[in-house]
Amino acid sequence: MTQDHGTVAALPQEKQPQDLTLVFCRRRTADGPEILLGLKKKGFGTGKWNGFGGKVEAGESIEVAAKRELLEEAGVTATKVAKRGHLTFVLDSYEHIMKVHLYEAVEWHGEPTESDEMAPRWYREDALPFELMWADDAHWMPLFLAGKSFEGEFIFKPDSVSIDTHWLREASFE
Ligand SMILES: Nc1[nH]c(=O)nc2c1ncn2[C@H]1C[C@H](O)[C@@H](COP(=O)(O)OP(=O)(O)OP(=O)(O)O)O1
Repeated sequence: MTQDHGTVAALPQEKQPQDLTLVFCRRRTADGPEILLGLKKKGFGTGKWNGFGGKVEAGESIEVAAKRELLEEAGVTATKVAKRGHLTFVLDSYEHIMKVHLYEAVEWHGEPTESDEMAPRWYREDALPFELMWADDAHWMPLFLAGKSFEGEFIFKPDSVSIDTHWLREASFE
């Protein structure tokens, strides 16, 4: 079910979401475009394939946090990133609310390297393992891969796995 209104925006200050980042690197190959995913080895979302990211630290800009997490988790240095979206995830009946800022690494260097948090692997963009990713990814990743920018909100069921309600729309971050 899709609903187009901002539930989280109406929450009191103490319930406002925590900022997190998520960065994706892409490359062109003879077999077509590929995107870098990492298998989360510990913490929130263990066992899922995802981009690289984490919590924004106090006093840190979101963009700096995005680059830092990519380097810490995948050994990749992004010299230029582009904001492509922000998504709010609501879990545990509003006890756990995250605002995840999504970036594409536009210029980057370094060989992706396994860290204690993530095991990186390139995936063909037409063969992503959605069954092993967060359920919301199948909704917004087609927009991301098409070069679009977007915002949305996903409210998870009590199982923290399947989506109860969501909205998603294209947006501009120029
Ligand atoms: N529903 C969801 N869909 C998605 O695609 N990414 C999500 C998501 N919910 C969270 N994420 C991302 C945001 C962030 O990059 C990551 C979780 O952040 P962290 O790696 O900081 O979590 P941890 O519990 O491992 O925290 P640390 O103890 O700080 O390492 O998962």
